[in-house]
Amino acid sequence: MYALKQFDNGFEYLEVKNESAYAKIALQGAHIFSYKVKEQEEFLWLSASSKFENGSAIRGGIPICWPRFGNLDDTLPQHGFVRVFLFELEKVQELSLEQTKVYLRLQESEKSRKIWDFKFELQIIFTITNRLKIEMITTNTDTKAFFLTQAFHTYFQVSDIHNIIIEGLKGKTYLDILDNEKKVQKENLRINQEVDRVYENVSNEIILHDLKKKTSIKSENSSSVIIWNPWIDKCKTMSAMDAQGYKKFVCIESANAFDDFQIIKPKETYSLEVIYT
Ligand SMILES: O=P(O)(O)OC[C@H]1O[C@@H](O)[C@H](O)[C@@H](O)[C@@H]1O
Repeated sequence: MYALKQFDNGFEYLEVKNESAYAKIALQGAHIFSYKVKEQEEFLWLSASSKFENGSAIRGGIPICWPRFGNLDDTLPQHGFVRVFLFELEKVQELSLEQTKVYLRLQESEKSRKIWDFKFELQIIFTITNRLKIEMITTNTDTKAFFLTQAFHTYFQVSDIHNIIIEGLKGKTYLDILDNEKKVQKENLRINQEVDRVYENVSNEIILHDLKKKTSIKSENSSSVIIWNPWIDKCKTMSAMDAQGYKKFVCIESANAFDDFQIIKPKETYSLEVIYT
């Protein structure tokens, strides 16, 4: 079953229910903000103070960062512009009782060309079953090549930030955004302070351990992973963020970021994919 719904202010989202899972996907930003496998807890963290309003980005869930990750390009907003653009719901396929596929699409418009002067098509495809698969498919429909960095900025809900261990990054080099230095990850990662890092050459599986729960993160066509938690002080200053929010989430972002940028030539398509189990 699925239904297009809206909040009182007209903010639209798609609700999907099947025998395996339940999900809510906002048309703004092709932003999934709830995903729950049957008999399991909510998978995504969502800030209680996040507004569902056209024009403001949702804090939590899985923001789509496109055509930029981060703020290195001062001609574009941080994490690109599509977080606040309305996607078109192309189609929904109920493939079986347990599996639903949702296709959302954004094409260039006068509004997007004022921000970023390229013609493109961006398709976000969600496969909702007892695992969550998301594809981010970029097509260059212009006559000139463009530079692309992008990410699934996933906020995983955790029991408590002190309980988690992130496995799969040991031995990897990362850029520490907090002091702009390159470092090497010596152990599996635990978080007990502000963390903002871009790990390089990661194409292996990442596992998020939270007490007895294990979440597997597998991506295709991505070799960069961002780990982010704003911790106490930054949390207080961020928009739509609960002051105590940092305790309840970690962002593990499958990306093409920093040195893992892509050049997309005219007529070329590039597909970034992630599967959470
Ligand atoms: O507040 P935003 O734009 O959603 O960004 C949140 C964070 O996103 C992370 O991906 C970045 O590495 C951080 O530097 C940034 O603070």
